[in-house]
Amino acid sequence: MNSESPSNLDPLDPAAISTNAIAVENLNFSWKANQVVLCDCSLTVPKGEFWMLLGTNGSGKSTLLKILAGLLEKESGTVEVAGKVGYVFQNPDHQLVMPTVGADVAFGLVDEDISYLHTRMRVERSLRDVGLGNFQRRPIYTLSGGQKQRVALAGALARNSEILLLDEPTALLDRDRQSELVETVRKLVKENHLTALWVTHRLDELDFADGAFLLQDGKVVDRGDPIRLKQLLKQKVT
Ligand SMILES: Nc1ncnc2c1ncn2[C@@H]1O[C@H](COP(=O)(O)OP(=O)(O)OP(=O)(O)O)[C@@H](O)[C@H]1O
Repeated sequence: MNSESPSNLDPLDPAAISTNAIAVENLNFSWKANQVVLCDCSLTVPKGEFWMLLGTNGSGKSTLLKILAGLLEKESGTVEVAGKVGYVFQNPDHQLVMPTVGADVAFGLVDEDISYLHTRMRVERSLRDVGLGNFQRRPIYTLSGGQKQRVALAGALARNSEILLLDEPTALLDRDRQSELVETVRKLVKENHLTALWVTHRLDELDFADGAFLLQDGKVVDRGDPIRLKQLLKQKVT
């Protein structure tokens, strides 16, 4: 990232809010008294970009994503999320609730005021977009982990989510399925002008990112060029 990147704008600057899908400033959160999970955490993710979030176990990555998704209340700070959020969990078995692929994706649309035909069109489109065009009638229990993650992703796309929050979506996948999923998400982000924030521990995934954040003790301690961060973190573990 160069110094003129939109991500380097002050997140409280109105210009930043219009160019960023996510703008977080001085966010604080703790689960219990005398514990700090997120501490003056600040970050911005530009619209239309695919950013990754790295950090050691317990550094606050999942907590941050849950606050961005509105699943948790922040304690203090500013959180701006400019668009509809879709969330993909690490374990798709915690997310998929219906017996078949098509029914599961359609289930996410029950709150939307759209016709049966429109629902079917959205389900078909989103399954096609994740490479599962022929899977509508397949029982969920017959799917691989990678296919289940794609169904979860299709659910987010069917709801016309503009911002995808993905919490270690490849943690349970083998290397081939991992590459397929990260490539699919990058393609979807770029083709549909979505924004994604992807939590990972796998450094090779940084090759697909537009930028990355490093979270440490609940604070963003480094951000920017994903390849620079990849080299930096590789040196730390070797
Ligand atoms: N539901 C919860 N109740 C109480 N404490 C929690 C809860 N969820 C997380 N924590 C604590 O908050 C801290 C941050 O957890 P979080 O899951 O956000 O970290 P993380 O960076 O996503 O870790 P990992 O890489 O292991 O998934 C940890 O100390 C964790 O034990």
